[in-house]
Amino acid sequence: MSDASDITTAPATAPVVPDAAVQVSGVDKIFTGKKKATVTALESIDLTVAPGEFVSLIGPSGCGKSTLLRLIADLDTPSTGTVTVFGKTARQARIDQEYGIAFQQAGLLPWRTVTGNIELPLELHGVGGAARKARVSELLALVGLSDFAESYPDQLSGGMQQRVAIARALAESPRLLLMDEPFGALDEMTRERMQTELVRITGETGAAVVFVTHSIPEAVYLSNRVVVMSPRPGRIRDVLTVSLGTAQERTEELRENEAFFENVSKVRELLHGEAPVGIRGVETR
Ligand SMILES: Nc1ncnc2c1ncn2[C@@H]1O[C@H](COP(=O)(O)OP(=O)(O)OP(=O)(O)O)[C@@H](O)[C@H]1O
Repeated sequence: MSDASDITTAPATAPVVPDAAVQVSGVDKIFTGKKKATVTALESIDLTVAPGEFVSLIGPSGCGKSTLLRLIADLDTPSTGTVTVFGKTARQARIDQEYGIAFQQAGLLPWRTVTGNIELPLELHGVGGAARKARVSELLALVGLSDFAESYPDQLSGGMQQRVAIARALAESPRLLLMDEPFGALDEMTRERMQTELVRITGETGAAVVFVTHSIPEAVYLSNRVVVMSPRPGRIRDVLTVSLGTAQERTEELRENEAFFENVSKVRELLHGEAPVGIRGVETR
């Protein structure tokens, strides 16, 4: 376990890793709205995520967190610059299913059972029945839902639905997970449980994660690095390396640990850089 002296800030661009999970280089994103008015959502974004690394994006509402995640997922394209995922263009990585996605709404199909939802990506990619059954059974165990295989989404709590969504995102054993506030709609206790589960799951699978959140403690608890963004135009203000140990060491007790609080304070200070109090859209709890 580390102490507060491990808190360091690092340049936004990590050393170039040839097999980086994500490499964002010189990216701007400009939206053109009505009457040709433009919004510079992102400016000069450089970010590298290493394989197996957990990176959170945090910043005030409108600073471009979701836009950055959408560019990585090839749900939109940069105005300038490049995005690569495991050395492939974002488009090719999407075609090759290099990542799983989970958003704030679980987005489950209500007419399919838990099993039916989790196996959907496997079905779409022609995985045979027996292999699907075996994989779903592994995933159900991983997210602690083995007893709910035949339940329907409306028979599950919000936290259980999110676990199904995470299992679905993990179905094809992606090396990368892209998550946009996946726990934002959950109550605080469930949210903390889900965070603990996500740390355990990513520790077990070795997947890299890019995770958008409004919660400073959530970002600190989960991450190897926290990327702090500033708005208008959305830029990377700073990157905090969080040295709170391996996934196995990130237990519930960590939340009461002094080093944890030190890191929370540090992120808060970085966020408040220019505005001392009350940044809209960032939770300090
Ligand atoms: N499709 C779009 N067309 C025009 N402007 C957009 C579009 N998508 C996002 N924007 C603008 O880009 C900026 C960044 O939006 P984005 O949703 O990425 O921010 P965010 O940091 O994820 O916000 P929040 O924390 O509130 O979810 C905002 O000013 C937003 O209005």
